[in-house]
Amino acid sequence: MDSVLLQRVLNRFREFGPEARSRDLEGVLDLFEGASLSGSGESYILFVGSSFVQRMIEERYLSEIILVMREVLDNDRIELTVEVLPQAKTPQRKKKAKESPQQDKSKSLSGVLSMSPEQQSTWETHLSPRYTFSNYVVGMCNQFAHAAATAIANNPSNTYNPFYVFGGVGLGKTHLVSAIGNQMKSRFPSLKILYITTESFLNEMVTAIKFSKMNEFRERYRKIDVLIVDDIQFLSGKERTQEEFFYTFNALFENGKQIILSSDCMPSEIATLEDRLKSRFSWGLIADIQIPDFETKIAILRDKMAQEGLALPEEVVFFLANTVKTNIRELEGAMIRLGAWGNLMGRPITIEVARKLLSDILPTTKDLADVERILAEVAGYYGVTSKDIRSRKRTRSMVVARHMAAYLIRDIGHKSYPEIGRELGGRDHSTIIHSCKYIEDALESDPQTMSEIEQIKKRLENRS
Ligand SMILES: Nc1ncnc2c1ncn2[C@@H]1O[C@H](COP(=O)(O)OP(=O)(O)OP(=O)(O)O)[C@@H](O)[C@H]1O
Repeated sequence: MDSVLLQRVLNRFREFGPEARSRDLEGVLDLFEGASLSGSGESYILFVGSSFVQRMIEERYLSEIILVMREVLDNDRIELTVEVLPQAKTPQRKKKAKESPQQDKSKSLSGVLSMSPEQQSTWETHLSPRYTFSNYVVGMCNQFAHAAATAIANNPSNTYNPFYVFGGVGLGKTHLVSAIGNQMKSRFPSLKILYITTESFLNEMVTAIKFSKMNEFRERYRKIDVLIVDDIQFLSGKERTQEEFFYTFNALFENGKQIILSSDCMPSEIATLEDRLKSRFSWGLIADIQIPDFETKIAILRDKMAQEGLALPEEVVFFLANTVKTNIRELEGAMIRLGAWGNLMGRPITIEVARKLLSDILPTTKDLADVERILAEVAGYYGVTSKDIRSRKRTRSMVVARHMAAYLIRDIGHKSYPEIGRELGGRDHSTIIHSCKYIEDALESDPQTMSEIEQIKKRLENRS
């Protein structure tokens, strides 16, 4: 067993993995307690303590751990599987036959590039089959995006091209764009559809450069009929990848191929994205996904419980929908955690039990008060409302108030970037970093900003 390697991987994962995906770091690292790593060369096995932990890691973190291991070992071919330690195996849950979204996200073209021609003859979409329109719950928050998505799925490249869908963390962007791909795949089986995350696109490109396979890389992308790129905001600051993506985009667009992009913000809000890409991303249709309302969250929970074969009492379902404010992935994670506890302990799940088990994600009253107070004060100062700050609206006063709220929640509330992102309507941590930087820059160049901060802080002090 290689405990030194596991420690190195976890240390790197600590810096790179969950923070980058805006997840609760300590909760994630707990999963690896007692884990051990075995293997050599390019093939490793991570042994964990239970099938529940195995499934959580497989579904949520495997792709990131593989990326970290590849980086730590400087080998792009490293493969990792997760298994339950033989003595810890329990018959609680069968391993899912389907692939998880995270596994799909990790699939890489470098693997494809290195395949033999016979292996390449079957087109790999890298789509997760579990994301379909049939299990996508539609509410006010995503009605428009869903309608556009189904129109595109039924009539690719003739409807809206590119299709750009954006929304906060964990609000269903991957699900929706994958559902388009899956529907196209079943309606038009001959289409060459490719789903890829921006991170994977970057990794493929780096691998292709490293092994002098850029021609194959380009050739492969030019053959695609439908290109789905997830998390396109990660192009931010990656000049070489932006350039390559620009040529790919143009080649496909000019040949009438469908391009579908997802992001956590509008094209114009992606920091350091070249203008020519910003404008291209805005050529077709842009649709946003908003935070789900209470009823939509209930409907999603009921749907997921049916899929997972879980039964939670109605009041616990309501409690979950009330407690988890924005992120649907978190909502789902909380539901699975409660369901697993019920299965393992064979005891009923009450609200009290739920409160205890989910204490790490429940906001304390003090937290809420602090953030709400800061938001209310900032909103009042700039003549907008807290709701405006959390919304996607972009009038000048709302944008300034949003930047200032992010800065002060960090400065006074000592929250992390991902936490602030969650508080401010489910925004990605990179957007919050950008907001804080905006105020920090203004502090250096404009004395007015300092005076505004002082006035808002004074008002806060006066009220407490
Ligand atoms: N409307 C919905 N109906 C059913 N499930 C949903 C819906 N929206 C989100 N989900 C579920 O929530 C989870 C997170 O969704 P997804 O990964 O698509 O979010 P995302 O917006 O792409 O997240 P990220 O910002 O981290 O990339 C998935 O399991 C997905 O199935």
